[in-house]
Amino acid sequence: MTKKIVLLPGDGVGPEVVREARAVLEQVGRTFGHTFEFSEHAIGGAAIDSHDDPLPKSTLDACKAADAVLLGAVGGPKWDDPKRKVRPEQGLLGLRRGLGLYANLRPVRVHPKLAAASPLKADKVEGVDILFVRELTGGLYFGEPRFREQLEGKVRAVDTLEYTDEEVRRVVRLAFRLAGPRRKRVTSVDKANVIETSRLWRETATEVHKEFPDVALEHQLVDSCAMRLITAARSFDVIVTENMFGDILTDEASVLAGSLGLLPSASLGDGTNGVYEPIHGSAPDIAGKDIANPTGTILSAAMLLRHSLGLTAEAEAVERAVDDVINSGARTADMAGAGGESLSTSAFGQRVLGAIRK
Ligand SMILES: NC(=O)C1=CN([C@@H]2O[C@H](COP(=O)(O)OP(=O)(O)OC[C@H]3O[C@@H](n4cnc5c(N)ncnc54)[C@H](O)[C@@H]3O)[C@@H](O)[C@H]2O)C=CC1
Ligand SMILES: CC(C)CC(=O)C(=O)O
Ligand SMILES: [Mg+2]
Repeated sequence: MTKKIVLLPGDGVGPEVVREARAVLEQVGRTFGHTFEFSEHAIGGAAIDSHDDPLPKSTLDACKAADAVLLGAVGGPKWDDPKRKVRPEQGLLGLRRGLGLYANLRPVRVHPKLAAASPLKADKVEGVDILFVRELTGGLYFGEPRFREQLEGKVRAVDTLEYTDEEVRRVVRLAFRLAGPRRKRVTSVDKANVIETSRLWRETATEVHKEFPDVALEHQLVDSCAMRLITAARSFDVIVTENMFGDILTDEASVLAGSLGLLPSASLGDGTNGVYEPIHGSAPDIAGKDIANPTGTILSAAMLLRHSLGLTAEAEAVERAVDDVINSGARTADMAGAGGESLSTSAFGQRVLGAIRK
């Protein structure tokens, strides 16, 4: 059966890395005998330019009608003026909300051949295998009210941090489920010593834990978690946390893996549809140079095959191909610390494509 995949290349390096992931998916289709129907739509800054809207209705409608969505990244200096009413990032937030994608899965694994790409000592990063489950449609990025005002001669800005117990429950429950077939250990990260929403988060996680007696639960404050990620990352299995903490901790965790460009993600809700995207942004500093690492996006395509299309063998074929290519010594510039042969984005993508086997 034909599967509909919407591509949202977005801004900066987004189109460069999505191009490679699409080529890999096409190769999977040829190798395994599937038909994937691709359609490309505008989001972010590109959509502000073309539609005056970071998430045009036509884009959201296409994503709703698709089996899965593969996204590059949004944002960049062109749209960064703080006085702008509309920003590229609103397109991505609107898409996550619009599709009800409340959980963002961000696996962080250290490839043995890339341990030296990390600025951390090899003994701190070897063997790391963490699954972050980040809440994605609540918290500070969505809370209302948010505004700026003049108050007694000062400028005052307000954001709102808000969670309901139900929002916490569903994402924590997913984290426990995902921990079952892994090492059965969930670390719930919060700032319960200071923040009310975190106290609700901790209480709710403790309550949900009763449904999963064979999985261990520990609570950790976000500040010491940030430190433990550097000093003892192997001690983590599944980490579940709220939207902004998860956003920040996963960029930090990418340093363990060796590069932000390596890490994939899956944004999931209750159905099978999902948005798959690398965890990095639009990387304006390297955009247009054919040097971005497409691995995070290619591995996101593997997650798409597994979670939205139910194609496990195909997902494994992509992951194996990436492994083989890295084992062969192929690198992009950001992985140079691990030695090997430095390739362009497109040359690296071609190597992965060539390594897809049934
Ligand atoms: N999901 C998304 O679309 C996200 C968008 N952004 C947006 O991206 C723009 C730039 O944000 P930054 O803070 O610079 O974060 P960024 O993630 O774009 O870049 C941070 C650093 O990582 C490097 N990097 C990122 N992706 C890479 C790749 N594939 N290969 C090699 N190196 C890579 C960049 O060159 C840069 O040095 C902003 O407009 C921001 O709002 C940021 C994060 C997520
Ligand atoms: C809205 C995005 C720019 C937030 C982000 O950095 C991310 O989801 O990784
Ligand atoms: Mg981020």
